[in-house]
Amino acid sequence: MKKHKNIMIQGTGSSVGKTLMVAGLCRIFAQDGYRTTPFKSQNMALNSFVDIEGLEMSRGTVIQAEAAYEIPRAFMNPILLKPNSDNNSQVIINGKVAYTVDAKTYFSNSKDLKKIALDSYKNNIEVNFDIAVLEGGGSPAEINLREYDLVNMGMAELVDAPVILVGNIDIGGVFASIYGTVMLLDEQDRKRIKGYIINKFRGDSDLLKPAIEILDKKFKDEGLDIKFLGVLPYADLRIEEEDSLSDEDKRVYSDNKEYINISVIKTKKMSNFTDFHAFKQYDDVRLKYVYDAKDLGNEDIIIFPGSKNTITDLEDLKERGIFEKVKELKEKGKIIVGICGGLQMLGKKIYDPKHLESNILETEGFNFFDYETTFDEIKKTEQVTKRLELTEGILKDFTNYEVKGYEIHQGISTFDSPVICKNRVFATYIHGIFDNSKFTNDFLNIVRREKNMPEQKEIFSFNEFKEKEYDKLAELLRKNLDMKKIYEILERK
Ligand SMILES: NC(=O)CC[C@H](N)C(=O)O
Repeated sequence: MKKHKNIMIQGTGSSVGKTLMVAGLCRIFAQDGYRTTPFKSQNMALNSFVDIEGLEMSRGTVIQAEAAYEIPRAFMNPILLKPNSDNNSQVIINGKVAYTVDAKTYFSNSKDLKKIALDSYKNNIEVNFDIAVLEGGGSPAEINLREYDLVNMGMAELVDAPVILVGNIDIGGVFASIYGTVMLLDEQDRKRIKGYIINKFRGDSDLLKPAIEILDKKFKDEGLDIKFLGVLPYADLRIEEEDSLSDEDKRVYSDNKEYINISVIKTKKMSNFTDFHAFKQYDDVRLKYVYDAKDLGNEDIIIFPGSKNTITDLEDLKERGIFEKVKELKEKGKIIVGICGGLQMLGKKIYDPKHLESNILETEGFNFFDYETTFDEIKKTEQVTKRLELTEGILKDFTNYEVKGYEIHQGISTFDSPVICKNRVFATYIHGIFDNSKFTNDFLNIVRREKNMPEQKEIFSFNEFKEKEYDKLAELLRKNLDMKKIYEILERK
């Protein structure tokens, strides 16, 4: 295969497993010797990453790039929408903040946006990669929006990609949603669909055979060549899911002393909760997202995550009683951590003189540290490698540790160190800090010692852990999907 080829994964809706399907196919094609890249023209998510050039991109695309053994680059996701209030989103184009708009205005720009997506594809993807695996968004059957679409059939059309449709059987209605999606499309789009996959199945897939036969016949009767490509079982892979907390929810607390319990405070504009994915590799850690003050208190560690709107999220925490409750818990010696927006909350005050996040001018923080934060127009987006200098608090022995990660923020705080720590509270602007295995393992060891749990000597490599999970995903796909047919679709046979 010499010429550039592409294939697109679309879903019958959100959360059908498109992101992982793309990641798995990326790994398979890469394993088979093709230089492969993911591509998602437009994504809406508050979990973002910063690439080697300091450009912002979606985390979903990052895991797919990693699965393809490629360095994640913003050109793989040229448009990123980050909702910052109920109606508006910050629009990131080619990795940089372009403007903030409401949905209507956004759609009215669709011509320019299509050009941006296509240029990124032509200039970076087509010329450098053997295969591109494209990801759609939501459902292609949003027929009211077809003319503006640049992520599903609109994109497939621009780069002439064959499409595989994925349906989620776990939520029910999978055959209706596959058939309905296909039939609601206009003829030209419908013809792009070359196959379908049933995802998240629990049980004996032989039971589905009669339905698959009926669907086959129906497609044939319509003159369509849409092949059944396989049923994927529900899999418990520990790969980060960009928009979903569902996998976290399964690992609930245990009062049992053998576990370290972590509460992540869930806010409305929580961002970068992928920061906590790294905890999944520790079998003795249980992590949950907490919304109600009453659910706080029996954990070992409380974490405040990033936020796309720190001030309104903080105001909301005050209204929900979480603010007071956490202050109490701090007095009782609870370990408290703040990341980025969370860091800003733990300081004394936050100012937004230019109203970049909301119309609230200033607000009081937790006052656990005496720094203050002011929002400015310049958004810092960069990968960082920092050596820690700490003189006090639970992390005082962590001086000289090297940590890698990335920063994405508009707020500037009045202190200057990569991690700040006092007593049992620490905060940092560095996203991905827990991906630093030595840092994380030694931090968890502090808690293990306090709880008389066995310390873990072994330092896992988070990269090795992720690699294994990507391999498992590829194996699962190879086992359950008709890869021969998928290659034929790719080759346009
Ligand atoms: N990633 C974040 O948590 C960002 C925090 C805050 N909204 C800022 O821009 O400074």
